[in-house]
Amino acid sequence: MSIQWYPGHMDKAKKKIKKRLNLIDVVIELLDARIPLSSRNPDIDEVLKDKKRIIALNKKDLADPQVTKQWLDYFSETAPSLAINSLSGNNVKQIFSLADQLTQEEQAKALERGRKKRDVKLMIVGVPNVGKSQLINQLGNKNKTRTGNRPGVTRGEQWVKLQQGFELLDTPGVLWSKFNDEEAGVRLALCGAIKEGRFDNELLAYKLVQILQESNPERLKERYDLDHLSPDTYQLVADIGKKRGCLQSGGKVDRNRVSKIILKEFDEGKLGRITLEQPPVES
Ligand SMILES: Nc1nc2c(ncn2[C@@H]2O[C@H](COP(=O)(O)OP(=O)(O)OP(=O)(O)O)[C@@H](O)[C@H]2O)c(=O)[nH]1
Repeated sequence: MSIQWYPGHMDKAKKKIKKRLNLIDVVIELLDARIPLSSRNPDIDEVLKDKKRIIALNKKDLADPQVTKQWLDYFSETAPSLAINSLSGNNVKQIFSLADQLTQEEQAKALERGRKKRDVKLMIVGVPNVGKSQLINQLGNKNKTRTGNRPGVTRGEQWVKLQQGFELLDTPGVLWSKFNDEEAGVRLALCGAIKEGRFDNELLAYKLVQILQESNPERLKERYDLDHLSPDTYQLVADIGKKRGCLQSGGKVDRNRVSKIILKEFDEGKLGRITLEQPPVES
């Protein structure tokens, strides 16, 4: 199934990012550690060109740590990469050291020419719900010290003064992911990057259970107290529904209710640390 959803405003958003780039020293490309590939905009290289970049895999607390390591190896060929948790702040400050390394050469040259060391300007880009606002808060220590009246490119944008000679544009660049197949769309929806309503909850929960049947069967059994996992996903969702008391009158399973429970538990990490995509295997 081919899904068309890349309307005009998404192209406008891309143009907006391009326009801001000449004010920026380092872009933080924020990806969801559970779906690093699907949460990536495929045009990102064309948008950022040779702009210095850090790739940050956010929500590392929700992703499988082993797979996250593999993804970091994979991305390190493109740019310095790290995994972070923007909710707790874990590893977030490491972004400063990476940005510092990336800009050292320019800073040294500027000093040689007798210029003062200037603040390194950062900007975050990423798909909806990946944690951009949360990261802005963490980097700014939740203390949004504005740098006075110096605007960004558009009205309402401001630079936030961060620690150690860094400034951050307080308006992140939103880049949507493009996807051509239903599976990638489902993964994005499971991770909250596509508005609710585009995919039906029952379909999403079904797909998630199908993935977990393959990858984490023991976790499913344990979480839902199941002695046996039905190989039939439709039946398995019903079994989970029964265990969770999601029954309608007449004893029929309320599929909508159980689906919502499964999706919420995934979102909160209660099903364990699950990565939905593996890095491509080099041939
Ligand atoms: N578990 C976990 N949740 C996170 C993390 N970072 C952000 N979140 C949650 O993810 C959700 C989205 O975070 P936001 O910071 O609003 O994401 P955003 O990219 O600014 O979202 P948009 O405004 O839709 O573009 C919120 O519920 C956050 O609490 C993280 O590292 N771990």
